[in-house]
Amino acid sequence: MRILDIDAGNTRVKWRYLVDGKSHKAGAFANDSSNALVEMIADSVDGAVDLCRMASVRAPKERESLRASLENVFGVSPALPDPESGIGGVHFPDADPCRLGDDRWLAMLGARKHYPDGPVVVIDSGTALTLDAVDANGVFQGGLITPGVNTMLKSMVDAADLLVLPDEKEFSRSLAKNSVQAVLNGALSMAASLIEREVQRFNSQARVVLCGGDARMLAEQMNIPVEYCPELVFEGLEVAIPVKGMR
Ligand SMILES: Nc1ncnc2c1ncn2[C@@H]1O[C@H](COP(=O)(O)OP(=O)(O)O)[C@@H](O)[C@H]1O
Ligand SMILES: CC(C)(COP(=O)(O)O)[C@@H](O)C(=O)NCCC(=O)O
Ligand SMILES: [K+]
Repeated sequence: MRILDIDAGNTRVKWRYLVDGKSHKAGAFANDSSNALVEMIADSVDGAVDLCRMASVRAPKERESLRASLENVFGVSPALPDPESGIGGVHFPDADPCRLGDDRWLAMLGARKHYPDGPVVVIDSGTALTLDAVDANGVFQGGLITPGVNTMLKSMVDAADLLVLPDEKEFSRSLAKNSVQAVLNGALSMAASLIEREVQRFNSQARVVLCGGDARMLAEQMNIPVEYCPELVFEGLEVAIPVKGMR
């Protein structure tokens, strides 16, 4: 069975292609037209698709356009995860998962697969940085949304007359002696310190799992134990839209 999984965020569309349950190819494309994106995926995949699963936090119009392009190019309509039918080991007693964003509730499902018995704090560090807590019983405790590291940088570049060149993007948590480095380090420190602070709510007992485009960089800079799990949203899709005989 050949499966194409899609995770459409605000900055990038991430995808992976599984053949008989094993990851065959994967990639990410930054914003482009839906057709162009799907053509690029088709070129990379170079094979047929029996099942497509799609998570999206794009506006409904863009989601629909991506859905239509996938159907045109691969001949299959993507299955959309529905928290009503597949919620795995996470419970949302006072929250409507439909209103959290697919990437958030799916990442929690994925994280719960890694840690089914303890509290877990799930960080998705992309356009936004989302922090969501699930207790040891799998009950969603709530979350926070802040600008992601790059969104913080962009807002500083827009608001002040600062130029941050792509090859200057070396982040660290030390105090900086020039403005550009201070902005970079400030954004990183905001994100990292927030996570360290919020984990204290669980007496530092919770596992902390990180996904999203900035997760690897962020994980390297944390002063608490964290785990880099880049595929959390895809792992959530596996729970929400299971395939018989597979993981
Ligand atoms: N090749 C890349 N293109 C764009 N952003 C990248 C790339 N590599 C890392 N990033 C970082 O990843 C972030 C986007 O992460 P991602 O999880 O894809 O976001 P979203 O889910 O919001 O689309 C960017 O803001 C940037 O800081
Ligand atoms: C918080 C988010 C913007 C994060 O998006 P991302 O950084 O992954 O692009 C997204 O999960 C979202 O739009 N959530 C809210 C969904 C809603 O209000 O229905
Ligand atoms: K995010």
